[in-house]
Amino acid sequence: MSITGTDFISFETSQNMLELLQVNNHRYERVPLSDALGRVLAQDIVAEFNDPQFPTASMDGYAVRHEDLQKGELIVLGDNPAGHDETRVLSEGESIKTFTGSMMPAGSDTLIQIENVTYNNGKITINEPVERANAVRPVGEGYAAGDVLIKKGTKIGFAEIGVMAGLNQVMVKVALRPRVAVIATGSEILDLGENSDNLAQIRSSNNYTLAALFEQAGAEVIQLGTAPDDRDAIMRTFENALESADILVSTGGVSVGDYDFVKDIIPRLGAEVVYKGVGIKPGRHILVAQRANKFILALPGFAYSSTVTAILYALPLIAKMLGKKAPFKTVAAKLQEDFTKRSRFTEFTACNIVVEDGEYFVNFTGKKVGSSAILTNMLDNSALMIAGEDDKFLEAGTYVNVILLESF
Ligand SMILES: Nc1nc2c(c(=O)[nH]1)N[C@H]1C(S)=C(S)[C@@H](COP(=O)(O)OP(=O)(O)OC[C@H]3O[C@@H](n4cnc5c(N)ncnc54)[C@H](O)[C@@H]3O)O[C@H]1N2
Ligand code: MOO
Repeated sequence: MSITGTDFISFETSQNMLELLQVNNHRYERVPLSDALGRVLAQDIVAEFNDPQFPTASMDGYAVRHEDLQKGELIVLGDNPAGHDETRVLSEGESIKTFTGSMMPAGSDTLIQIENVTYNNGKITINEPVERANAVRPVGEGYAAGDVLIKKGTKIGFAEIGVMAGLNQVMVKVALRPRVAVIATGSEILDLGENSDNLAQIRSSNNYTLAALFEQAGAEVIQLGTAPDDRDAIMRTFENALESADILVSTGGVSVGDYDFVKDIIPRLGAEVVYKGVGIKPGRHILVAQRANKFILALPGFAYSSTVTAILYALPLIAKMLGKKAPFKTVAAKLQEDFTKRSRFTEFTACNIVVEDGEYFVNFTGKKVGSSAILTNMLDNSALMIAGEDDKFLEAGTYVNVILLESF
């Protein structure tokens, strides 16, 4: 594999190779349900009982035997409030006042709601009959004992929390968050709040963009800030970071400049280069390396390039470590305007996604064409349009693949 940056493997090959990497993905911890939001399940959630466990009233009214409704009048035996362990058994001509959420008494099969009867002196008169089984939730209406309700690998959201609470899942087995160390390299970059002493210095956005991205994707981030282009200092920082991190992500210093040291340091760390250089725009200088079960992703310095390559290469590793099926969602969408590809590579272009009548559409309104430095193109819920290596001019109306970025 070339280290010169002139030979590039295809995007597809790079993704397949990434997919084949063996990662640590069996690490888990148990957390209280209230701390589980946003974590990834490391167990299937299986119902241990039926929901509901007994026929349950879904309205306030009277539990009756359906065939008795034609009698026109029924005796009321008493009340059966929600939570009451009802043991009375209905006989012919009897009813029990039963409330929403109450267990239906044995012998009853139908709930006639209050609005359909008149109560008088221990009896109800049926003003408007109802169908058999009216307002009764049958056993197992929601789920049956043994049903797998939530699969291992699912990211826990509000619905998962609610369903697990319903199952009395006090502690939840979740995947350990992969630890991802982030460092931005470059002598021209200034960390947040750092004083500037000349106009050639620029503020570092990469380490913050990537930290936010990885946190959103479920990782625990170790923020290492910025480091100047000093070979030995970078080497020491990388070595330290690899002690605790599962993935080390750096930006800058991977192209061909005299001060682009990152690519030289990787072999000296005893890491094996999986690949260096992929036929993608932006990000063609990306370097992926492995040392035992740890990974190093050296991403280009440009703000847009580092963000796109982090999405394409770091998120799949994080997802694999978490046991998640996919790192992001890709959809087919129709171009609303013509698109001209600018390179011979697979291109990733920030775009807007519009949903109309259930179909996804893509346009580039407000997006600037320029260098790989333009991070503002990713604002406003941007998505990433993929134009394949063989694509050139894509006419409006063409279907393209788009990576959605609003949730991971
Ligand atoms: N002669 C060549 N020059 C360049 C090539 C090439 O093939 N031959 N490739 C270009 C491409 S493509 C890219 S991408 C960049 C990648 O270079 P590096 O990864 O070495 O990145 P730097 O040179 O350090 O920085 C590039 C650019 O990004 C700015 N930057 C750096 N770090 C940050 C940060 N943390 N936050 C925001 N912006 C950052 C930096 O100031 C530079 O403007 O190389 C091209 N050159
Ligand atoms: O490889 Mo660079 O990220 O296109 O500007």
